[in-house]
Formats: sequence, structure tokens, C-alpha cells
Amino acid sequence: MQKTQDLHVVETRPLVAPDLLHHQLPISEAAAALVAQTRDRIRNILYNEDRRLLVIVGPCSVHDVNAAYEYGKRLVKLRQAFSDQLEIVMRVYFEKPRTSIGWKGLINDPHLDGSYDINAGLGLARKLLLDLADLGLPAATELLDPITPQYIADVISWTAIGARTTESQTHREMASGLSMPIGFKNSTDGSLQAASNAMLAASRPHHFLGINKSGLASIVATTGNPDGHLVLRGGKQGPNYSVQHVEAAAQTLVKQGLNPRLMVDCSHANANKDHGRQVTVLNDVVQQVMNGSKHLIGVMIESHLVAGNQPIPRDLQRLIYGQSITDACVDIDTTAEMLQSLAAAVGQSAEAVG
Ligand SMILES: C[C@@H](OP(=O)(O)O)C(=O)O
Ligand SMILES: [Mn+2]
Repeated sequence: MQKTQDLHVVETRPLVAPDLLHHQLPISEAAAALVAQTRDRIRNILYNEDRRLLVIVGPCSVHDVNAAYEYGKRLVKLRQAFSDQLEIVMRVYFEKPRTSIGWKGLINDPHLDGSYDINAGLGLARKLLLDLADLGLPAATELLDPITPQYIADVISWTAIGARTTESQTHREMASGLSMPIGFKNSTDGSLQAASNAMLAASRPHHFLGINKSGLASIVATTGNPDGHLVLRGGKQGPNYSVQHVEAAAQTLVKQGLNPRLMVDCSHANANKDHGRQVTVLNDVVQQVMNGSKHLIGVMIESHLVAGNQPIPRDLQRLIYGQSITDACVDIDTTAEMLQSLAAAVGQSAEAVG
């Protein structure tokens, strides 16, 4: 018989079932309460019932859980310090969408050596989220592989659908069943259309192929997720964080019957891949907040213990501890200054409103 399938499949290995991972690494009462409370606070900010700003801040990607946890211990202090003005949630990104090829994140290749020990990656990811939650620090991530949510989404307070997947029906279907607010990035070419279409699509019920908590292939039926919003992250045509861009994006969303409240990503094409420019973007957002912007719900900042980024060295011992191996980040001290100025702007604009 002519073989007509799996001609390009080398092997398939058993994957831990979601139920088993949850059993091995259960979420605590306190962590579940933190996640639920954070999601509600984000919704209140999204719907202008809380005048604070949402800040999604942390490394572009997690490759070293110890460094990420150490970063989290620094960040949770800033979360507490600025809690009256900011809802600070740590970026804890385990899945990386590559423009072409490259390391795809801690879940896909946790040992950074092409061994693709995905069962270990899922365990490391879930344990880090639980450890950060036990610190009192809620987490945000980008959900990329459509079955990942079954393993970690119960510990996630906010999710991004990235610039490369906002147009994907698979990710819009996945988003329609997620339990947390979702930020849809504009496309890498800068267009907002895919993100606004995604917000609409994700808000509706869907049926699609997935897995259940036992890991069995299943038909998933969802209600739709109404808590989507736009994230301006710049594009090929350049940055899109200015007050003019924010205003134009809000008008577009209103015309399409969508929530005109949006987030500015200070990094990516808004910083033109220069991590130092994140401060410039943040300062512009601070000005918009002080001028009483009605459209901004918050910002995203890429930040780590050490500024910049590094390629993955052949000898992993040469990795610089606490520095990103994907997009360049600002360091935690610069981040503290950025958060201070954003918090001051929120405080001042609240006084102005009275
Ligand atoms: C993947 C990247 O975001 P974007 O989808 O905007 O490139 C990021 O958040 O690290
Ligand atoms: Mn990044």
C-alpha cells in the first residue's frame, strides 16, 4: 500500500496530560484568588471603572526560571509600592513566535539544546507561575500553541495574542474560550484591521478542535470572550504610540463597535528594537495620561534584571544571568524609574479630575 501520511513526521512522543500536570502542580487557594482578583481589576480598568493603569512588564521571554523568579521578587515590591496608581502584572512568556526560525521558548526547548523536552518545559512553566503567584505577583503571557492553555491558563491573569497570530482563526477560536482579558497586538505591518477583526471574532462562540483536561482530542465549544482590547506595538511603517495614533485607533474601534480603550507596547516596533527607546515611548504615554487621555488602559514594557539581550551561546555556561535571549529589555532599575513616572502621571491626572 502506498504510504500517504506522516511522510515528514519523525516520531510522536507521549505528552503529559493537563490533569496530571495540574495534579502534580496544583494551584493554591491563594493563587487562584490572586488570579481571579487580578482579572477583575484588569476588566475594571478596561471598562473605565478603575482609573489606574495596567502595566504588563517583564522579560521578552523566560529561559532561566531562577532569574525570572529573582526578577519577580524585585517586581512584586514595585507592584506593592505603586498599587494605588498601577496594576502591575509580570510578563512571563514561555512561547515565542519567530519571524522565521529560532528558539521557540521554555516550553518548546527548556534546556536550550534542541532536545525539545516539552514535558519538562510545561512543568517548569507551571511551577514558575505558581511560585510567582505565591509571591503575590500575577502573570501575563502570550498563548501561542492552542493546547498550552490547558496546562497553564488557570494561573494567567492576562494574555496577548501576538502580532503574528492576531490574524489566525486558530488563535481567535482559542481566545474565545480563554478566561482572562486579552490584548490583541496590531499586525507587524502596522495595520489595525486584523486586531479589530480578532477582537470581534474572539467575542463570539466557536467550535473547534482541541484537547480536554485528560489530553483527549476533543471538540471544544466556547461562549466567546468579551474582554479583548487592542495593543499598539508599532509596525513596518514605524511607531504608533503617539497621541495622534492612539486617537485614530480609538476612532477606528468606535466605528467598528469595539472598545476604544487600548494599551501601548513600549517595545517591539514602537522602540524600533532599541530597548533604550522604551523610555521615550513611556514618557510620551506619561504626557498623554497627564493630558487626560481617555483611551489608554496601560502599557507593556520589556524588562529584565540586566539591560539588552544576548544570542544563545554554544556553551550555555557563558549565558549572562538575567539578560534576555530574545528581544532586548530595559533593566529593572530603569523599569522602576519608568513605573515611578507613570504612577505620578496617574496620580496627577486623578487629582485633575477630582
Ligand atoms: C512576540 C512579541 O510581541 P509581538 O507579537 O508584538 O511581536 C513579544 O511580546 O515578545
Ligand atoms: Mn519581545
